[in-house]
Amino acid sequence: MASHIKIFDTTLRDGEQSPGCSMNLQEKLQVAKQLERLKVDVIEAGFAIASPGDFAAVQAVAQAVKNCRVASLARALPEDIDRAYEAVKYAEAPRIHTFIATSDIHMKYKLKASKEEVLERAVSMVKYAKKYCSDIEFSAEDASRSEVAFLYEIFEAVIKAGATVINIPDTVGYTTPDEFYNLILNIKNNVPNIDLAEISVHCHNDLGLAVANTVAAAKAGATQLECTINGIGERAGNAALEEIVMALNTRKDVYGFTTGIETTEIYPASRLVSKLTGMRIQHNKAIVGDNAFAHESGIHQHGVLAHKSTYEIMTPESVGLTKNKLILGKHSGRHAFEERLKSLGYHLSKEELNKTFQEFKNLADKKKVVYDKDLEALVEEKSVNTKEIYKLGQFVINSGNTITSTAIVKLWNNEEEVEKVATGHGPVDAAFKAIDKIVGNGFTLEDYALNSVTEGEDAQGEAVVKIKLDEDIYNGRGISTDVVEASIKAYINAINKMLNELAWQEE
Ligand SMILES: CC(=O)SCCNC(=O)CCNC(=O)[C@H](O)C(C)(C)COP(=O)(O)OP(=O)(O)OC[C@H]1O[C@@H](n2cnc3c(N)ncnc32)[C@H](O)[C@@H]1OP(=O)(O)O
Ligand SMILES: CC(C)C(=O)C(=O)O
Ligand SMILES: [Mg+2]
Repeated sequence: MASHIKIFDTTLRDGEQSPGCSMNLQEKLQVAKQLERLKVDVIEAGFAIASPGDFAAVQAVAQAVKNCRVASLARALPEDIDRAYEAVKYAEAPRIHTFIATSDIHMKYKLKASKEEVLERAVSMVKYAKKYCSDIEFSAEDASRSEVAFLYEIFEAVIKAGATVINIPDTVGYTTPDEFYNLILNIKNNVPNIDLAEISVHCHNDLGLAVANTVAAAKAGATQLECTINGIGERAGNAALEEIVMALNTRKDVYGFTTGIETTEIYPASRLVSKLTGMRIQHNKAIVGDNAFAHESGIHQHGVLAHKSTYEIMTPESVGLTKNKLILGKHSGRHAFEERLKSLGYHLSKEELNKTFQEFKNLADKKKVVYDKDLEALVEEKSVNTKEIYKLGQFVINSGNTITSTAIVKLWNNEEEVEKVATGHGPVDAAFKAIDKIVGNGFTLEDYALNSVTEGEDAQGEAVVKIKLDEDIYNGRGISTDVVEASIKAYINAINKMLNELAWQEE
């Protein structure tokens, strides 16, 4: 009989540690609800002590999610554990995830602590956490570069102290599949009380081996696999959930494992995380890249036409990629619109649906056919609950290759209309400078990217803007058939998110 593997998703914690991938509370809730639809076993919702915003997000996810375990990360410190429990205690199934580094390098240079001190802290903090919560995960950070005998000792001790899950991270993405397989097998065979805990692994992708190492560990006996949507995470990222799950699914003959994942929710989850973090998916990315199921060359096309199995090892439908059956355009109604959104993984409230339907009609007036990607862009732009403190009124731009660009931008701020003029290097720069004059600055533009959402002369442009205030990054998105308008909308969207967050912090 196939044995069961649990999927622990850390998109909202380790994924969010990717530079520029911060999400606000509403965005994290959206991701958490999608992870619930995906049926992951555990959602690591954040690192509660990291900031008031992280704390609030972990708490909100714990309250909103009903069918998954919800974890918060905590260092091996009482104040971290207090904060973690305070945030996850509302969950149906709360977990405290505490960690401490066990490698000589980390103990010597980072923690400045001896092995004995680290062992003592690990045990006492697991006992401390156990007073709050029955489900305690303990991670030996940098395990793959730790002395193996020390790992046996610390895992035995924390299990004795009450840890229910022991996690073996390859924190710096250093290990290889054979080596990691042996490490997991050795831990299984040399930690006397190992049967009292679940074995988990957590791999990073610095050498591009995160997924290979993770599935090797599963083969050796790990039953919880930690991963993120699209593989986002610290540095080169974490093991990608979609790749692990589809590898186990497609090669059941080799691995013999099942997961509880609803694979048809993979594609919507991937799009959602990409949109909310502004982290684009490379076209040839396995499972969820634009080309993952595309066949370009004649011999392949011929083969696929004869029988899909010639060049497809899994179906696009199995990961939630559906072919358009109904063409959406300006004559379409609410039913077809809602149906298509559901098939893309968007479950909107009535109010959100009505608002988005109006936007869809406006767009359909400008475009002959509204494609799925247009819809995704539209929903992502509209559905995140950011109060529109500033709204675009009008803009006029005078630009050319022999003149300095000048922009006149009018924004609505509540009932008041404010207009400013600025010059800049090109129309977008001029418009952003005019907006800066209205809003006041203090923040800087960190990144700006423009992509075409669909093809053709009526394609929509999607602008993604990242602005930075102190250490915080805010992503904004805007779409329009006019790229300058898309850029202005994205800039205003990022500013609104920043102002929403500041207002929330003041409350
Ligand atoms: C491998 C990983 O992914 S670990 C998770 C990494 N994620 C993050 O760090 C994101 C969130 N982090 C933060 O917001 C901040 O780092 C905080 C709030 C946790 C701590 O901030 P600060 O108190 O300013 O400390 P700072 O980050 O500069 O340094 C880390 C401190 O924690 C200590 N520390 C690191 N790991 C652990 C641990 N597992 N258990 C106990 N202490 C630890 C370090 O030794 C250092 O201690 P020191 O201040 O006594 O020298
Ligand atoms: C906190 C731990 C699990 C981690 O993220 C790592 O070691 O990579
Ligand atoms: Mg990690």
